[in-house]
Amino acid sequence: MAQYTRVSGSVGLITLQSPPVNALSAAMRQGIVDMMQRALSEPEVKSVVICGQNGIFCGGADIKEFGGQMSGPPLIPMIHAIEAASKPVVAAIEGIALGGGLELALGCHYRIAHSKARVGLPEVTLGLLPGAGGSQRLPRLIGVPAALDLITTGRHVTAAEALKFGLVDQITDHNTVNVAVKFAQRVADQPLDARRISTYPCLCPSDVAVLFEEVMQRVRRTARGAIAPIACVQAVRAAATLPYNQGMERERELMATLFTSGQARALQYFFFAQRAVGRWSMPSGARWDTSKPRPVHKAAVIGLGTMGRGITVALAQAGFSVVAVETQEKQLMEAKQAISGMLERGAKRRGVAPALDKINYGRNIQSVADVDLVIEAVFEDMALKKKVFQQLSAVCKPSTFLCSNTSGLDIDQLACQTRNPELVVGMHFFAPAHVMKLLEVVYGPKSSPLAVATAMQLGKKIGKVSVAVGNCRGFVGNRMLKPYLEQALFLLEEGATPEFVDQVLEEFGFAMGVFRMSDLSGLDVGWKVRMADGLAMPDPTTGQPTRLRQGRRYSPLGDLLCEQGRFGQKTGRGWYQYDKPGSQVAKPDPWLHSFLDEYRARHALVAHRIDHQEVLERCLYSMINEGFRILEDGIAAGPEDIDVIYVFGYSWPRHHGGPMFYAATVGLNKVLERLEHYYQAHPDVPSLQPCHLLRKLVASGRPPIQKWREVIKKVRSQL
Ligand SMILES: CCCCCCCCCCCCC[C@H](O)CC(=O)SCCNC(=O)CCNC(=O)[C@H](O)C(C)(C)COP(=O)(O)OP(=O)(O)OC[C@H]1O[C@@H](n2cnc3c(N)ncnc32)[C@H](O)[C@@H]1OP(=O)(O)O
Repeated sequence: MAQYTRVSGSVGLITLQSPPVNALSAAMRQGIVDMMQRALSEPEVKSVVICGQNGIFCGGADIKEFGGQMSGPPLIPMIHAIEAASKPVVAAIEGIALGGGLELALGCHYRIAHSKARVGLPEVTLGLLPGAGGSQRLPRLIGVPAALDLITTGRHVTAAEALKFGLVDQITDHNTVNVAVKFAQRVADQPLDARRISTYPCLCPSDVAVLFEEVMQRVRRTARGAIAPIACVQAVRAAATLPYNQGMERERELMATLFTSGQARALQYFFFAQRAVGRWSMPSGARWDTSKPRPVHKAAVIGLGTMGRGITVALAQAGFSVVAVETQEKQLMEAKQAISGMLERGAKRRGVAPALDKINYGRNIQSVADVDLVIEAVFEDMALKKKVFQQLSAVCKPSTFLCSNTSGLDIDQLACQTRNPELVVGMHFFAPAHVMKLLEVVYGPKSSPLAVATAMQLGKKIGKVSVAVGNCRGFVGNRMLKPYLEQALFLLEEGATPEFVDQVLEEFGFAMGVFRMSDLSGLDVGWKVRMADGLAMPDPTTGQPTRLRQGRRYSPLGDLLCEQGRFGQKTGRGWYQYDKPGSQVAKPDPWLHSFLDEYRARHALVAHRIDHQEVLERCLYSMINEGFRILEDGIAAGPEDIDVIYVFGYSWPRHHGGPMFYAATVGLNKVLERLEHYYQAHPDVPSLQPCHLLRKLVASGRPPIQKWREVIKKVRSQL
C-alpha cells in the first residue's frame, strides 16, 4: 500500500500504491503511519517526500469504506503526526490531490505540484465536508474567501491556480518526484515552525462577518435542500473565529452529522452510479468490455434548430470536424450566427480559441457523404425523420453510423429505412445540448453493440454522461415524465394551483416545479405530440374536450391552454403570466385560477384540499412506479441508469440520489402501500397501479438497491 525507499542518501520516499487512485483505505493509512515512523527513525534520513504511484498522488478517503465499520488508524491523527514531524515532509503532487489526499498534502510542510495536476476538496459533492482538518487548514493557508469557494463548490483547481492561491509552493513541468526530492534535500535543515499550517492565524478580510452572511445566503439559495454546503460554511466560519483545536472539534461535530446523514448516503451512491452506467450491457448480452467502438473523426448534424445547434457546438468544442446541414437558407444563416456566438462565448469562458473552423455548413444532405457518424436533429415528426434516414442511407458511406436525436420516437422504424439498420441508434441529447451533461444512447432491436459502443464513446468524448437504454416510447427519461406530468394536471383538476404544486416540488429540491418547467420548455411541444397521437382532440360525439381517453383518465388542461395561444414563457402566458414574451419571471395568474374554477365547474369536479404529502406522493411515486416498469421491461439495465438520467437530465436533486434510490430510502413497502391507496381512489389512472417488480421486491424482503438487479433478472426470466 505504501512503499518506502531511501533516495539520494538522505530522503525517505513514501510512495502510495493502491490503484486506481491511491485512496486512503485502512491499509493505506496503516502503511503511511508505519513508513513515516521508519523515515523519522532512520538517522540518515533528513527529509521525507510523499508521492503516489502511476502519476496519481491521492484521490482521498476510500469512499467504499464509508458504508461499513471504519477500522485502521484514523486520518486526522495520521495527518497531525506528519505535520508535527521533526523532519521536513514534502508532498509531490502528480495527477490529483483530492479530498483526504489534499488534506494529507496540507499536513505536509511543503507542496510541489506538476503543472498538469489538479487539487480540490470535493467532499461537499459526497454530502460531507473536508473532515480531516481540510476545513481548518485551507482557510489558514489561502484565506477565507478562496477556501470558502473551494470547499463549498468542491471544484478542482489547476496547479497554476493553486500556486496563485499559495496552496502549493512550486509547480514543475518536469518529473515531480525528482524535483520534490531535490527540494527536500535543500530544505532538510530549515526550521519547521513556520511550515505547520495549523499554527497559522486564519487570514480574514475585515468584513468577514458580511462575507459569511452573503456566502451562507447564496449557498442556502443554490443548495436546494442539500445540507453539506451549509455545514461547509459553518466549518470554515469555525476556522475564522476559533483557535485551531476548537475549530477541529467543530469540524468533527459537523462531519459526524453529515457522515451519518441520508444525503451523504445518496450522494455516495450517486458517485458510484455515475461510474456504473459506463459499464453498460444490452439484453443480448453485449457489454461495454467486450464491444469495441470505432473511432469517429468527422461527424454531421442534420437540422440546425435549437437541438442541432447545441449538438454542433458540443462536437466542435470537443475537436470533431462537423458538417452542419440545414436545408433552408434563412435558417442556415441564423443557425451559423447562433453557433458562432455560442462557440465564441464558450471559448472566452474557457480561455481558448473558438472552434469556428471545425464546422462546415451546407444546405445539401449530399455534403455528409464522407462522415463517420451523423446525428439527425430535425423536427420531431416520424414521417420527416424517416425521409431523412432514407436519404442518409443513400448518401453516406455504408459504414456510417446513423443516429437520431429523437426524444422518444421508435428507433426501429428509423433503422428500417436504412441499408444497415445495425448502425442506427438514438442519441437523445437534452437542451441546451452543449451544456446538459446527459445523453441517452438508445439501442433498437437491430442496433449492433458496435453502434452502441461508438455512440457511448462519442458521448464520453464530448463530455456527456451517457446511459445506454432500450427502445420504447419516450425511452427512460420522457417515459417516466409522463405519469409525473399527468399527476400534476390531475392535481389541478382536483383543486391544486400550479404555484402550490411547483412550490412542493421545488422544496423537495427540483430546480423548477413541473409547471414552471413546462412554461420554460413550451407547452406547444407536448401539444403537438398529443395531437399526433390523437389525444388532444375534442370528443367527436359532443365536440367537447373529454376527461377520458381509451377508458383512461385524461386531462385536456394543457391542450385548452394551447388553444388559447398560451405556450408558456415565449408567449408571455402559460401556467403563469410573464411581464412580456420571453421574460423568465413567473407570476401567479388570476386568469388561470378562474379558468381552473370554471373548468372544474363544467366537469362537476369538486375541489378538495390537497396537501404537500399528496402532491409529492402522487407526482413522485407514479414516476417511480414507471421506473420499476422500465426495469421490468429491460429498457434500463439497473436502477443506477434511471437515477443518473434523472439527476443529469431532469434536475432531480442529487442529494436524494435519483428516483429509484429515493424509493429505496422512503421504503419500497411504503411506496407500494401509497400507490395502492391512490390507485384505489383513481382506478382510471393505470400509472398508479403498482407494478409487478415493485411488489416482487417488497415480497423479497426489500433488498438494498445494489441487489435489485438479481430480483429484476428473476422477474424478467419469468416473463
Ligand atoms: C458515528 C459517526 C462518526 C463520524 C465521524 C466520521 C469521521 C470520518 C473521518 C473521515 C475523514 C475523511 C476526510 C476526507 O475529507 C473525506 C474524503 O476524502 S471523501 C473523498 C474525496 N475524494 C473524491 O471525492 C474524489 C472522488 N474521485 C474522483 O473524483 C475521480 O474518481 C477521480 C479521482 C478524479 C478520477 O477520475 P477518473 O480518472 O475519471 O476515474 P474514475 O472516476 O472512473 O475512478 C476510477 C475508479 O476509482 C474509484 N474511485 C475514485 N475515487 C475513489 C475514492 N476516493 N474512493 C474509492 N474509490 C474511488 C472509482 O469508483 C472508479 O472505480 P469504479 O467505480 O469504476 O470501480
